[in-house]
Amino acid sequence: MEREEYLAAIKPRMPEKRYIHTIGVMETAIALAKVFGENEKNAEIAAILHDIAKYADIAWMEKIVRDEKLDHRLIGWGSELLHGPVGAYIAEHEFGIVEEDILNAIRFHTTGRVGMSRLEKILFVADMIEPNRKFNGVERLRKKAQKNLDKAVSACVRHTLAFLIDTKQPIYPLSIDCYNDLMKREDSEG
Ligand SMILES: Nc1ncnc2c1ncn2[C@@H]1O[C@H](COP(=O)(O)OP(=O)(O)O)[C@@H](O)[C@H]1O
Repeated sequence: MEREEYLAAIKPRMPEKRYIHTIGVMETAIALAKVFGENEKNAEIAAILHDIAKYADIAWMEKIVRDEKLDHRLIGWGSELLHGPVGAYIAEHEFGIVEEDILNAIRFHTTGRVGMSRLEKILFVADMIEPNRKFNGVERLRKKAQKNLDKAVSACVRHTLAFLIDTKQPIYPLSIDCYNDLMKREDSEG
């Protein structure tokens, strides 16, 4: 499928604001793919589809988690945490995406995980720094992303965890595992 077909397919499934965010993620992911030598088409597809499940019915998404034997801990977390894994399911079953790397990028774009691929890192960072995002510190993350993808991932994970703690929200453990792994690596690199 071409870019315009993907965009036409996702547009009716989300509010205008989310669609504009998606375009921003797509442009940012392609730009990062150019900088870091990743496949641009894969970055484009992963970005366009990353929020495809954001507004899907929660009960339906939880059924997918049970039927597909996805991480059972996802049950009860709501769309924020379900839409990545279920988005990957939709990308595979409805859009016929077979590249595991694209599916994983969609699957883990909210939480990150231990051992992310370059494409996963690109989508994870692009989702946080796309031009429509406005929060304290986003400019610093944008600058980092131009220089060092791993450092940008680390800064994004730390930003999200700090935000969740500050706002007294529970933390789904995949991000903690991701954080621990990143910090151990940074420590051993000095
Ligand atoms: N490990 C986690 N536990 C709980 N909430 C999380 C976790 N990681 C991210 N979130 C929250 O999930 C929400 C959705 O994140 P994300 O998918 O990146 O955004 P968007 O869907 O807007 O692209 C954000 O509010 C973020 O803070």
